[in-house]
Amino acid sequence: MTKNQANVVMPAAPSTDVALDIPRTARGAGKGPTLSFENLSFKAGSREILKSMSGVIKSGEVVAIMGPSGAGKTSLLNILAGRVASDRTKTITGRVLVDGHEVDPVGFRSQVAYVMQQDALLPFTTPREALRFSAYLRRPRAEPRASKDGIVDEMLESLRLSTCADTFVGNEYVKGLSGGEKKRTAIGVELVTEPSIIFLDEPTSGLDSYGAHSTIEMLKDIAVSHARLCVCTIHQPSSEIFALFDKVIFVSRGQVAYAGAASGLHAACASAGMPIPPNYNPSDHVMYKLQMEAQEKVMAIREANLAALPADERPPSAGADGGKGAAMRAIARLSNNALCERRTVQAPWALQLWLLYKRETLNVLRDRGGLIARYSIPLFLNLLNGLIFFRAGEGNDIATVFGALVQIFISAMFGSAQPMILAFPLERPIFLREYATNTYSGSAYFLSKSAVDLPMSLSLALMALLVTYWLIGFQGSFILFVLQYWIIGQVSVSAALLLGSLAQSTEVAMQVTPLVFVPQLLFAGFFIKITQIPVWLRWAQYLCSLKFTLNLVMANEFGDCALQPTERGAQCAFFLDANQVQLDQQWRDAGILIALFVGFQLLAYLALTTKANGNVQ
Ligand SMILES: Nc1ncnc2c1ncn2[C@@H]1O[C@H](COP(=O)(O)OP(=O)(O)OP(=O)(O)O)[C@@H](O)[C@H]1O
Repeated sequence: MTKNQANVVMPAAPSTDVALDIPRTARGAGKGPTLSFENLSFKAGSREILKSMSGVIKSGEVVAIMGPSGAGKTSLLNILAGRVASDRTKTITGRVLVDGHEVDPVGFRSQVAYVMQQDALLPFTTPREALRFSAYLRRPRAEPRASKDGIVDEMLESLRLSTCADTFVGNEYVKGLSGGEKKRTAIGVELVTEPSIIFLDEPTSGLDSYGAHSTIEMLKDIAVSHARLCVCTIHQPSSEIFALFDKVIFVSRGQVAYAGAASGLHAACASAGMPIPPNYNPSDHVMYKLQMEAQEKVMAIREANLAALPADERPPSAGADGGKGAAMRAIARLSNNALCERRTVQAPWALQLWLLYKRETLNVLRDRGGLIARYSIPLFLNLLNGLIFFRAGEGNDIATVFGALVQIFISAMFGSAQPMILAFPLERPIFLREYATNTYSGSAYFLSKSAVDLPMSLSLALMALLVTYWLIGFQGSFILFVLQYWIIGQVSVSAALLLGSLAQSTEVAMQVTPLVFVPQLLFAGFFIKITQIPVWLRWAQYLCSLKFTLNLVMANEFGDCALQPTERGAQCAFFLDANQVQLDQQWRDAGILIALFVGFQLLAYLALTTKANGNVQ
């Protein structure tokens, strides 16, 4: 690959400070930022993960953070990128500076680019759509759409994505982009905002040697030709990739073992008595030494390098207390700096809602397999129910009608929740990334999801009842059954959304699902009357949508029948009584269901936005 092939055409950062919102006078006209960190420490509980780290990264540089597994590379990157904040369990101290001005990384994280290790992209979106979504929502409001489209096209060209610009990203079921194309798309989504500072967590993981080399070469082009600075973590770079880095930071057991020019590593290692053998990969040699040698010996590499550092890159004097104590200040307390102002969401709320709605709709409709499963499984199950309980509603055997109703509405509850439980944990990192970068507001995101899901679940309810209502011969109102099927589906989807918001992965969400849905059967009233459940446990019934839906369903099917002076009427009255259904409490039951829907949605909103506002990892 020639240099020209990898050359990335990025428009210069506009004077309106689209990039990092730092006054041009502070930054120096035409010059990119310098990022430095001084005496940075990170404690989780009593464990010291990072110890008094210092380093300087200048614009135009591509810097690799390397070190053994567990050394603290990701922690350092995440702190610099504002993805980890101090809280009850974590303490971060030290200083992060941009052009000599102290900043709060959490405050300015919406102004820097952060490319996560896993490519958090929707499977049924294309690179062009992903970049446009980012550009429309994150570039300045006043910029015309045609200009944003132009920048996206340039970016696709530069990232060598033009040939696959309209191919789906794909997932394990649908073949889409290659690993390298996915990675370049994830990088493009961030670069389209023209950030001055770019953080990347393992940008070469999962790529072959050519893909890894061209990715780093591309970053180097961006850094050099557009005065950006790129910081990435990386595992085992080849000698060719290592040679592309301007600077390297080796981390050993939470301390900086070397921070300086990649070219200076040979001299520092030689001075420390650990020369790099000729024709040997320098990073492999240092990584080996970091793991095999005692920490004091390893730190000799750093000491050997200190004298070679330019004056403006020397770490601040640690002071008599070893750099701890008075010299350190809690970062959280430094947020009153003008440079730390969080960039607000650029696009108007209506545009956020519209673009999110459009993206969600396309992703649902394009997922043919998911869509077919979502409709065909309830269709099959309801057809089965209809055939098994065929004409049961027209006879006097009310126990069988009751059985049919319970079966249909339990299926509705589980069937509605399952797609959300499977899909949402995969979408969660995408929300966290986009919300953390102020791409849109949480309210627009939640409303757009509901706007897509509500009509879909209504059509599912209609389909299910069209099949079962006449096959079974129910006597209650068809419309009310459809609405009841719809509302239990919606409450279940909201509960699943909450589970998906809290769970880190689909597996965890699946494992805790029975904990949320199985107790619903116990509180529904047909295994045991609520009045027979211990008093101190009865409150839990108010979290169970199945119970209140069945109250409404039974009132609909048996309410009129119970008034008739016939054997059928007596049976209807018996079932209403046995399940403690009060016909005059239907508005209360409906109100509880609506409250559950709203409550679960709000909790999911809070869980996600709290996570996004705090630590985004
Ligand atoms: N929030 C946290 N709470 C507790 N321990 C943490 C936390 N964050 C990181 N650690 C611990 O700090 C150490 C360094 O973690 P980090 O992820 O930074 O390592 P790393 O060098 O990136 O490793 P790897 O290459 O394996 O990803 C690990 O032992 C990790 O378990």
